Amino acid sequence: MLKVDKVSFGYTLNEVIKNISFKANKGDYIAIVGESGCGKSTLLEIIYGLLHIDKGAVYWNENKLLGPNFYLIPGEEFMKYLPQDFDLMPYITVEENVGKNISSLDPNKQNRILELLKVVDMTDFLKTKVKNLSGGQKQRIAIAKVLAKEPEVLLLDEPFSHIDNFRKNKLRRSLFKYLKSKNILCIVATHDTTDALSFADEILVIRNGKVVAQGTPEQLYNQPKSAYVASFFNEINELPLKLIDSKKTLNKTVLLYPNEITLTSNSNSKLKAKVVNSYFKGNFYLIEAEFKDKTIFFEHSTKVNSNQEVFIKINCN
Ligand SMILES: Nc1ncnc2c1ncn2[C@@H]1O[C@H](COP(=O)(O)OP(=O)(O)OP(=O)(O)O)[C@@H](O)[C@H]1O
Repeated sequence: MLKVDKVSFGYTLNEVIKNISFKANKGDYIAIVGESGCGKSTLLEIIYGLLHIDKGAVYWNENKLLGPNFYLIPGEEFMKYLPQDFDLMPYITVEENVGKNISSLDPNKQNRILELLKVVDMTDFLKTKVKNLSGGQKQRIAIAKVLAKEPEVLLLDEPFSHIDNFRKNKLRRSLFKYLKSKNILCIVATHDTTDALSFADEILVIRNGKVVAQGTPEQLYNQPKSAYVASFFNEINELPLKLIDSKKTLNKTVLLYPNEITLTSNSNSKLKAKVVNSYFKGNFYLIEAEFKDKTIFFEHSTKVNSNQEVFIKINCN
């Protein structure tokens, strides 16, 4: 088990990681999400042992990890870390790059290289020099390379940022299935909603260096603690309760996803909005509208003309 215990860290006197604690088991996939600059990469680097911490500690199976002041070459042996600027050797082939992390004495070396290239769908590029690959192809080889040593813990920073949408879903399915089958704990810093929502066992939401929410994707999506948490998953409407129910006097706000607001033909509805724009989303349109001096978003099956006045209904408890 990995235990991050009350860890704080600052590059300067200002702390950018503030008292973070969480636990994760072998085979888990933990997604770390949050706005740019909130501390995701820093947290991965602390766990891997690249940054020295004075406050708190990281444990692996009850053993305290010693950090960069102890090792000549920082980074724990049983972990692999893939930073955003993945580094590969450009003048050697894909096969040689991935093979660098597999012992030459391993009789199964060639099969392992092929198995890993299959996970990232790059078997056709075995003999290609890395310098001749595209950015997305390089990223897939970098993923295969960090898997080659069979780490117990894998730390990935934005692992699919260069991968096109045509391939991303297939790659995600293939990679996370492989990691589960090998019982590898994987911690991913990501801006991508699908990475977290559809695949993670647990999500940690970070803001200004602090964990502001933690739970399964279902828990965080269905009961978001704040607009910040909900806005990672979707557009979010944060509306004063008084605006949607005049009987309510409390100074409370409600969080509504766009699918919790619908159009109604009932002109008795007191909830009148004026459409600003319709955005095609494939199987629905996301409608932007003005509602009592606020901008709201809701879903509708067809496009609605700009400036049209409409009545809306709230579909939540
Ligand atoms: N080497 C460094 N020296 C000083 N400050 C740093 C250094 N690296 C990061 N920071 C600062 O620490 C804070 C956290 O940065 P970090 O890279 O961890 O954020 P992030 O959540 O990973 O961002 P992004 O999503 O943009 O990659 C930021 O304010 C950043 O400017």
